[in-house]
Amino acid sequence: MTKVLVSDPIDPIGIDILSQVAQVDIKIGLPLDELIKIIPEYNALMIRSGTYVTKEVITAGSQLKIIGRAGVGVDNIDIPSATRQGIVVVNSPEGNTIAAAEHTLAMMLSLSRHIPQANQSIKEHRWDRKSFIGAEVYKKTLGIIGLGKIGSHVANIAKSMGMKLLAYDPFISNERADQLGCVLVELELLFSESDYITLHIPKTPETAHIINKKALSKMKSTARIINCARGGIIDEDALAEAIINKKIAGAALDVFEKEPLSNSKLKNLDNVILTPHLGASTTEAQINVAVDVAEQIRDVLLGLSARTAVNIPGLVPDLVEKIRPYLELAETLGNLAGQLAGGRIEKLTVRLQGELAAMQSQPIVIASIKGLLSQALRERVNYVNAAIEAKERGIRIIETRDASICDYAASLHISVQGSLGEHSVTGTLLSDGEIRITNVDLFPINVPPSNHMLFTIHRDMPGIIGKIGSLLGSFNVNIASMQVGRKIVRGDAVMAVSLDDPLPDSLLLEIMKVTGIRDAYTIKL
Ligand SMILES: NC(=O)c1ccc[n+]([C@@H]2O[C@H](COP(=O)([O-])OP(=O)(O)OC[C@H]3O[C@@H](n4cnc5c(N)ncnc54)[C@H](O)[C@@H]3O)[C@@H](O)[C@H]2O)c1
Ligand SMILES: O=C(O)CC[C@@H](O)C(=O)O
Repeated sequence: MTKVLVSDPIDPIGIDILSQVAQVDIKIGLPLDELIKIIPEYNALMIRSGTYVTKEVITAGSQLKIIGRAGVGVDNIDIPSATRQGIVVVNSPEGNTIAAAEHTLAMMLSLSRHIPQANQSIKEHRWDRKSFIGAEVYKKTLGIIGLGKIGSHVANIAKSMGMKLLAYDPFISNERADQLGCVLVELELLFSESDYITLHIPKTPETAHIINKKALSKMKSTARIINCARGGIIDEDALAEAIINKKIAGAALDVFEKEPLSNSKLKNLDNVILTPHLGASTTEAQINVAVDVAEQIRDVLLGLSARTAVNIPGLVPDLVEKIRPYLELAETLGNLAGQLAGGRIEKLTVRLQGELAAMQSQPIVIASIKGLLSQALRERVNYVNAAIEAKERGIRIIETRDASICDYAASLHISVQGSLGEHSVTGTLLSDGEIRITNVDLFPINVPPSNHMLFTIHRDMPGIIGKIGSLLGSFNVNIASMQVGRKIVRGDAVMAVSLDDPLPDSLLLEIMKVTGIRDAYTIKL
């Protein structure tokens, strides 16, 4: 029975989707040791930001195929460990963009109009109007750090409120910033010019404590900071000191270095607004992320691919459908070439030919590696860990393209160099999506792959095909189809035989003894 563990609160619609294919256990707030104890039973884990999926959890999760993060940030998952173990990690990159952007704007306006403090005062039976004189955001400067999905949506709304926009994001072009009405500037200038500073970046070694004592010292004394991105990108102690010493005017924080926030000076400061990581907490966003991630978990458990896997390089959602048939072609050819080469594999060369040369190559290369390693590693190799497994085995991967090769509209050529020699195969897809092997060791053929195959390299001479046919018959191995390809008459040729039954090793030895046979290979695809 396939089992999914849901360890954070997820919208029920996600649970319904998972229940279509698995037994779903919902266990919220598990201590780490308890999670480690029960995770070996599960094939999938679905979380939000409350569960820390550490290396220990992943190592214990020997049956895990997929970890789904119902949200954007995957910093609570040890991705390298998951990748190493071949576990797909998926998220919902867009499901909560609007929610997080709107929370940011709510925080900015709450800061400028003291809404939480005024609300508190009236509930404490005071009618105090003079303590809560606010500031307009109109014509003020908003500095946006990180102009990705959430930063862009914040920019759009802030612009319509009449704010001037500065942005810092080293990975965004001037054109994109222009479109959003933002002026790209260096951090120093953003710090010194902004009335409000909002952060929309992931937490990485580069962004950790990007707002620190030095950065705070450059800001206006009227500046206010909003962080609805990730804890740890602000040095919380330095921020508290800056507010206490009136170096800046205030801050609104939704995320914290350590969550839940326990003892913190920030809790005692009037001009600090704190929310408990609520950026994504809208009904709409929770439905979006639950559906997004549950559907991907369901698909992966059914053996299909994930749309937004964060640890399968290059497999972006729009590409998956278009490229899927070629992934199967690449896997088949990688597997075939690997078996022909045998021995210790040293180098894999993948050449995208004809129209395929224009496609994104990375997933095709990974599929070829997966095929290549599948005989040795079986189900332990997948799209997630194939590249690492190849690297660890010292296999050199070379990728080339040649749009001018157009025997077929699009084809893939794979050659494998191993300790026993070099072999190459080419294949294409027919209009109905069927795979055809069109070339083996540069001999032209045209055969579909099948579970059991025999390939021979032999001298093109009368009688040889008959002898192989008789030998197969004498071992009761049934031939499904047979094709011979040659470059010159009576030179060398290749024979590809599809078989209904596995070919015993003893039969292969008999085939090798036939006069004119140079090499023979049994292949399982
Ligand atoms: N509070 C919440 O509940 C909540 C909800 C959703 C997302 N988030 C967080 O918000 C953040 C932004 O999410 P997003 O969906 O916009 O992500 P995104 O990937 O679309 O955008 C991130 C942007 O940060 C930029 N960036 C990366 N490193 C940078 C650096 N060193 N300096 C400046 N810019 C840098 C990238 O170029 C990118 O444009 C993430 O940390 C995400 O986890 C929080
Ligand atoms: O799970 C949540 O509510 C937070 C999600 C948010 O931090 C994210 O990165 O998507």
